[in-house]
Amino acid sequence: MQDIRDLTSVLRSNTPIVVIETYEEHRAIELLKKVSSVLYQPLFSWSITQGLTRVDRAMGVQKFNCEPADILGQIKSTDQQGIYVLCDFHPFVENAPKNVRLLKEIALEYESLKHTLVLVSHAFEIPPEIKRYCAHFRLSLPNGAQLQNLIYEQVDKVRAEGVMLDVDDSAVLKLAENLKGLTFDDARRLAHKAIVDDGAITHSDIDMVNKGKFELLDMEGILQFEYDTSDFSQVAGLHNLKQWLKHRTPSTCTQNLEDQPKGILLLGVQGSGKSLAAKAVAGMWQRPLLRLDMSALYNKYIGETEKNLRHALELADLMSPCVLWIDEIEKGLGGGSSDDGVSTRILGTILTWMAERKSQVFMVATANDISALPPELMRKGRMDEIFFVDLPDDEIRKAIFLIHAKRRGLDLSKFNLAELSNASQGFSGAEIEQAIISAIYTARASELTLDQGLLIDELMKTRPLSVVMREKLDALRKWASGRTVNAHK
Ligand SMILES: Nc1ncnc2c1ncn2[C@@H]1O[C@H](COP(=O)(O)OP(=O)(O)OP(=O)(O)O)[C@@H](O)[C@H]1O
Repeated sequence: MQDIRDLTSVLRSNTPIVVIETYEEHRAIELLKKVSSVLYQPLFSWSITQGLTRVDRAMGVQKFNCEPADILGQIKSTDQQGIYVLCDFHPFVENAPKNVRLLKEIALEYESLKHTLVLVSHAFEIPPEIKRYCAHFRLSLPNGAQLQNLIYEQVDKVRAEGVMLDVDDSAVLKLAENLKGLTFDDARRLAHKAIVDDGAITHSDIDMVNKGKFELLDMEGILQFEYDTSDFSQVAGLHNLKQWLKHRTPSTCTQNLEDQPKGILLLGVQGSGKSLAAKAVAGMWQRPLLRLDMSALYNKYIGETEKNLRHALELADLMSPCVLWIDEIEKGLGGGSSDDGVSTRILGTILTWMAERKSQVFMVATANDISALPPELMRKGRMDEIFFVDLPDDEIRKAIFLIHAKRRGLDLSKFNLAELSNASQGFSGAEIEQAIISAIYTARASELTLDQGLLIDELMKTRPLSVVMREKLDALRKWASGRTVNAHK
């Protein structure tokens, strides 16, 4: 109903050209039929294959010439007032000055002709010559209640075919929530798939629906859907961070969007587990994890960095509730004077989005290098908290050994953990993991059983980053002290 009212008022406002960007052409035409009857205007539709036909009532097909320039010429010269829908006309305005000129002439003569052109395409780049005569109209997306109805309609449909279905109503509610942001058609398709895949609607469908939704929405491939979230039981240390997140678990949180946790920055040396922690946040809160790689953002389409970022943030909003992990955020923001101000504008876009967003997107930004981070990002109130992930202490190193040995089927109960921990002082989690992997290979190659000695040998051979980059680490620690919260304790 709202769409009919809104589109009617756009057409009543004497706009010569209306652009509707949608994949739901059928829905757009149905909507226009209703609007044309409210306005007592005939409705015509054109496509390159069908030519021009009258669609508001059964008049028999009136075929005219299919060619784009001819059809515009005919619309311009006819005194048959009406709404003319041009489906998929977008390719015919690219490098086509004659068509653009004809569109402009129809628009310029609107007062006498009273023809409204409606351009319906999945995407339409409006040529600058006609921009000021155009209005954009967006078809509304289904709301939560409509999505629930749509899922139950699919359930009824499948049941009508004689199929027995298990339907968990709480899963339907969650599914409807996760389908938000999709069109009716896409939501219907995904709901149907969720039902027929396993003959039931349960909470196990949510993951598939999230992935499907992401694939439908992510046309540019700038964000990545991380299939591999983690569990905090696989993360040693980071006790403070875990506690902080636990207290803010969404279901126990206040429903007020303003008070929702917005985001954290994890600062620390390479391999200290920042990425692992970002994955574990998504696992802990059972939310989809989207990863924005700052360097890919710059490289993907040169010169389109800001547009890409805006697209990525819009997509994250549509995927809400979700966790948005901005990996190596400093890579996109530390450009200095050589990047024509792109990094400043990128920072502005991120800060504006952070301040204005209404969606439940929790941002986890990770960074190794504070010298490249702009002070505006670190200012109090921007992030909910800035955590410093230092190298693991004695106890945490022991826990890291246990986690990574267990993951590879190794039993360390007969090993001297204290000695292993001692020999790995100054190691990051990643370096400990790497030493375990290398020791396993060495043992296999020499047909030996992995023992304490082999593991110690491997640790001795490693020159950890804390040694190689001592000054950098000292500077990072000095900076972090007093400004950040220790993620471990
Ligand atoms: N605290 C930890 N507990 C368990 N494993 C860890 C821990 N820290 C690091 N690791 C192991 O090291 C691997 C690499 O760590 P991760 O990629 O999370 O570090 P990072 O801080 O994000 O590094 P970078 O800045 O280089 O991306 C992890 O996948 C994990 O296997």
